[in-house]
Amino acid sequence: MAQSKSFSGRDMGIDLGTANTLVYVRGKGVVLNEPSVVAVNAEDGSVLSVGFEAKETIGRTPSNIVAVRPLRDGVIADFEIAERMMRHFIKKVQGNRRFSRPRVVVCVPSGITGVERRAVIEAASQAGARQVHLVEEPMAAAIGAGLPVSEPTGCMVVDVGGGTTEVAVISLGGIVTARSVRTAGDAMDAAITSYVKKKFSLAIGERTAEEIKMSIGSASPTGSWTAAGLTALAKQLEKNDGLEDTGDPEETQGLLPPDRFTIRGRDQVSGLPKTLELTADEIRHALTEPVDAIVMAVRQTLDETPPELAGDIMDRGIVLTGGGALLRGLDVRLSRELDIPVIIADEPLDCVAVGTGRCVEDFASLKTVLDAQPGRLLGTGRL
Ligand SMILES: Nc1ncnc2c1ncn2[C@@H]1O[C@H](COP(=O)(O)OP(=O)(O)OP(=O)(O)O)[C@@H](O)[C@H]1O
Repeated sequence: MAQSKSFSGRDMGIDLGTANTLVYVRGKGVVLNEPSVVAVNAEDGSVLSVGFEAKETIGRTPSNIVAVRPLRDGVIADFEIAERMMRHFIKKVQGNRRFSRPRVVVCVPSGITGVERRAVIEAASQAGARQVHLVEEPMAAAIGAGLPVSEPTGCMVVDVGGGTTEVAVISLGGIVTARSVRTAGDAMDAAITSYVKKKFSLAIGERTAEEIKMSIGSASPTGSWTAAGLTALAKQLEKNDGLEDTGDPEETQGLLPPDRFTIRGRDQVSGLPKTLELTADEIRHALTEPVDAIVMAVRQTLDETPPELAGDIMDRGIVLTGGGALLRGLDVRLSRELDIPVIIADEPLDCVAVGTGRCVEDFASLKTVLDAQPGRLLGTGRL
């Protein structure tokens, strides 16, 4: 994972995600990748920490400190905090050497409204940008995944992020059909929390739900692990003492995925701490609703795709990007239900940031993909 480094005042691309914010600096690549979380002092509104440091505080803060996620469902939910978070990240990548205000390309979900677009532009300007351009998330994801977006053939990208799943068919540098649904990684975490609460009367935090999803969550019993998925898993299990990470990638790859996960939470009846073991089968069952919603969004977008482009997609396959692409078996499930090959992009978590970065690097040639106005979006909202 890229660490933050200083650079000398240059243009940048920002993947302002619900879960993570990535900053790409022209000529440098992805230089910052941190959780989109801000810890705020509730009494005076001052920002105490941002990113990794703030994420650590989620669920553990004293009452006067609130951990805020300024983006929800892929859009800015708390404008002021989003602006301060962006300002912090821009400053962090600039280090002490500050030059002219940078030109910034910000990636936004394809389903956001005009008001939301203006809010992003305003927040980036307030955060120090000289000029702000927007690129739609599926377009950035497709560029970052290396798809030939400018060619006259159809390609389909499905970006499963934290707040939104973006499905788009792209040809000749434009989005032909697209769908943005507010069901993605966060909805999966919420489905796990609600299952554990209903079935075992156990209250768990959002970080625990995410760990369960990454460790034993799946969309199909026959899904295999990707290298990135295994690395994420090893990290999580190391934290949970379920696996000793030796640091040897081959050893990690040779591991059989676990099918059980032990959690601790608060019993809602007795109010006391309780420990229990969850199985992969029950978590797959718990994830049925969000996974079905994602499959449905892809199916509906395919149904609306012009036949020639649909033919191209049948040949080339669908490309999965975003952190949700690492949910074990999502590729298998989509491929089985739609009868189309599904490929997980290399480094799916970085595709949107890398694609946004390409727009910064090749500003002149990719200018046409920027600042597209919504108009051909098929549907938005929660399915
Ligand atoms: N190994 C994994 N298995 C399942 N889900 C994962 C895995 N790794 C990351 N995720 C999920 O991916 C999501 C984050 O993905 P990503 O960083 O692409 O989203 P984002 O860009 O922040 O969100 P959005 O695009 O909605 O604004 C989180 O919900 C996270 O839990």
